Amino acid sequence: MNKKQLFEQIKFKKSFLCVGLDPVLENIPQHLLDYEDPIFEFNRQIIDATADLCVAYKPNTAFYESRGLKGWESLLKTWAHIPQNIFTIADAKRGDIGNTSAMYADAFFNEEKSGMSFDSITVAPYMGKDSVSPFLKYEDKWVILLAATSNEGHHDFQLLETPGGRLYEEVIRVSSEWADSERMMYVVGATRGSEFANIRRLAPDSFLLVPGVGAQGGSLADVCEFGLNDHCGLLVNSARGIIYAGKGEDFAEKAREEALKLQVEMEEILEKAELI
Ligand SMILES: O=C(O)c1cc(=O)[nH]c(=O)n1[C@@H]1O[C@H](COP(=O)(O)O)[C@@H](O)[C@H]1O
Repeated sequence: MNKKQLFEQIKFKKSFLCVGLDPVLENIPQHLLDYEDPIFEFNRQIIDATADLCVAYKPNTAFYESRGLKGWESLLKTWAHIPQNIFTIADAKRGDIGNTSAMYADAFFNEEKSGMSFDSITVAPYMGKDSVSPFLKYEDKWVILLAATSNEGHHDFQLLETPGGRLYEEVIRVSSEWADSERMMYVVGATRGSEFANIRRLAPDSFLLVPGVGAQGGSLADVCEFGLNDHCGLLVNSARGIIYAGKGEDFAEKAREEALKLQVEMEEILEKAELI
């Protein structure tokens, strides 16, 4: 999916919601354990209940890799179940020397080899250009580079002063020479509200993947105040806040209710910004 198509979907659904699919076997409703693949069944019902309210799904691969072969199978089936017109993010946070990154790119982008072809992958920028460029060889795919993350530890490196500014600012500035806003997005945590104005100065046209609303306490209003651009430019993710809204047999309905609350808020924001 390209940038124009993504914005079309945002306008059509009046939503820039990304639902995080981060299921833990111990936390899903226990009646699902009767299914052959409880994790897939959980995701399937969440997807079916929320697909008209969101424009993206983001399975974090850790939640699948941790279950070995069974987990990869659940991930594969989940990817295959997501409707074609919804943007898919493999939240795998990869990045290594070039030939290794090329294998990671195959793992998530090359359906012939791996059985999966996500629209995008999250990548760590620490190893530099040659660790990121193999992902950009797939012409219709996106790299989502970690820039200003939502976690406490972002202080350790991202805020370090360099001759070109803070380290996360350098990540955005330098990487924007590797690919333009048609191919590269940045991760900016919702908990980094005060930094959105600065980030928009550095990346005015880029889409930002914004995790951290819901369970991590980030505010959608704060994110949008400075984060919106003329094509929305935001994909706001919530995982636990949506997928664990209910614990019983009606968990998918409860998830829909939480997703709907965010979608309604997003619709108001898009209307106010005259984007729809
Ligand atoms: O790359 C990410 O998606 C990510 C970056 C970041 O800075 N913070 C962050 O929480 N995430 C991911 O976003 C999701 C947040 O989940 P919830 O806190 O449950 O909504 C998890 O999959 C995290 O791994």
